[in-house]
Amino acid sequence: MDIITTPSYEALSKEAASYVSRKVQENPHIVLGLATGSTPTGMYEQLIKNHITLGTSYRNVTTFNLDEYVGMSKKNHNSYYAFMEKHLFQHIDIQNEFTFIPDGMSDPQKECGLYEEKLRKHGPIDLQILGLGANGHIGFNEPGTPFCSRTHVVELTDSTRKANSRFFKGIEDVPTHAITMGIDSIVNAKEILLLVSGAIKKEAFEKLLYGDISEDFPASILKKHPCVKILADQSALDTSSIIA
Ligand SMILES: O=P(O)(O)OC[C@H]1O[C@](O)(CO)[C@@H](O)[C@@H]1O
Repeated sequence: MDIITTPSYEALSKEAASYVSRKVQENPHIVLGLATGSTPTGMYEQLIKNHITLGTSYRNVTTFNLDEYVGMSKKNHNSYYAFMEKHLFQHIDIQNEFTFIPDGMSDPQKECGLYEEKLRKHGPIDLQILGLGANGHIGFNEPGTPFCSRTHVVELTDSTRKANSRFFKGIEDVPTHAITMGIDSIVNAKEILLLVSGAIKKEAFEKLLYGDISEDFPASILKKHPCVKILADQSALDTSSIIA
């Protein structure tokens, strides 16, 4: 794993965006895997700036999002569909038919099968962007998820629902289930860019760097992937683990 540390979240976001923009310019037909959550929002902001100032075009780009809440309509502002529209898609020249996000309102099991078909048809993903859950989850793959999992329905842990309740009125409004790309669907990407930001991720980041590869800590699978780049900001670094 190639690890780069940045002094701040702003620097991390700029670094991530220039990396992604460069990849899009090198391969205009790139297939990107996209993440939601707080971590990548700064990167999306910068990608929009790069689209405007450098003319980075997304006309021929295909995207796959990691996950969506079960029972969440696209119109709900907490859906990941709405998140992507707000933070990226409505600001760039991407074509709607090439942006794939699981449909939270479809029959969940059928939707998982359909999503896998789409991944087979339009994939593989060239560059997968990931955030890191405080419990080591990637996508919505909670601890204990088999490494061989493909797109599936997951019951969210209380800790994840609590963490995400900051976007809702309260934890009781956070959906109990989600559709997520599985761990095997994620690591099938040719390259992975993991973004780690904030003191709340310190413990998880340390576990990723120094812990064992185990299904109890889903992100640990990344150690087996041949092409992983990690961008971490200073606040995510434990003072006891200095990385050059
Ligand atoms: O960036 P955040 O908000 O800390 O979230 C970390 C991870 O948790 C999720 O939002 C799911 O809870 C992932 O999609 C994300 O990568």
